[in-house]
Amino acid sequence: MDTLLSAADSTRILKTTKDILNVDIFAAGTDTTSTNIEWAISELVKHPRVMKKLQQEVTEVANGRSMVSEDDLDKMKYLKAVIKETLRFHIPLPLLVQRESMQDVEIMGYNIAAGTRVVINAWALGRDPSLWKESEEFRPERFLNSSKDYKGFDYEFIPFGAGRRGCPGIQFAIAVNEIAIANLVYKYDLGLPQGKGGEELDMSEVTGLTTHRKFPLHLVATPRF
Ligand code: HEM
Repeated sequence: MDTLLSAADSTRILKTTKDILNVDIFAAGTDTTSTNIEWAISELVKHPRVMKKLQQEVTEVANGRSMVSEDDLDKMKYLKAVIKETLRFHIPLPLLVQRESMQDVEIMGYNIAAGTRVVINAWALGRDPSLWKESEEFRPERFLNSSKDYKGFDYEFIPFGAGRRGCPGIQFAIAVNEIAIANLVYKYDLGLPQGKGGEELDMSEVTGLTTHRKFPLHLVATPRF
């Protein structure tokens, strides 16, 4: 016999589902985004040449205004390349969400039985020297004049995953990160404390669900204007 839920139970279930969704989206959208910004700034401090080139681009586009605006971002090709290179080199979510094979398949000599859970190591794809020249170098230029994108069609570069369960927050994440990084480097010169050079910055990673810096990033921010 069908059981009808009371109005109070239905409301409670709907509220719980909404809470779970909110928590999921909050968790999926905050740690990943802040990790990407922290690694981007770390690499910029580590590579003054890249920082200088980015500051030049941002300063030129912002053209004396007090802040970089969203409308400016499309003109910042190097900024986009810096973010892509950061996502390749320091992928926030190194292992994608597990998939379950729906049927027996053979891929590149591996037999995968129906029901097997498969984990994609997107970190390894981004560092594979057979897929990327000088894969252990932070070089945003590799993404200039390249159609390679993170939207899930170039399988060597899938920081947001791919397919139906790929990240639904890509556009939001990229917009937030572009505006945050552009404004940080536009408004401040960033350097290590006690006048240390960027080459001294320890770039060790801690493995986990998201790939964080092993040591917190402590910087001195000097206003540029
Ligand atoms: C730099 C920032 C971000 C990165 C690198 C990232 C990366 C990812 C990855 C790798 C997945 C798993 C995709 C797969 O297995 O194919 C994922 C899933 C997801 N992401 Fe993001 N994400 C970011 C930001 C965001 C933001 C800002 C939101 C929401 C506002 C968000 C919401 C989600 C949700 C809800 C899922 C689960 C999708 C599903 O299971 O169908 N993410 N993300």
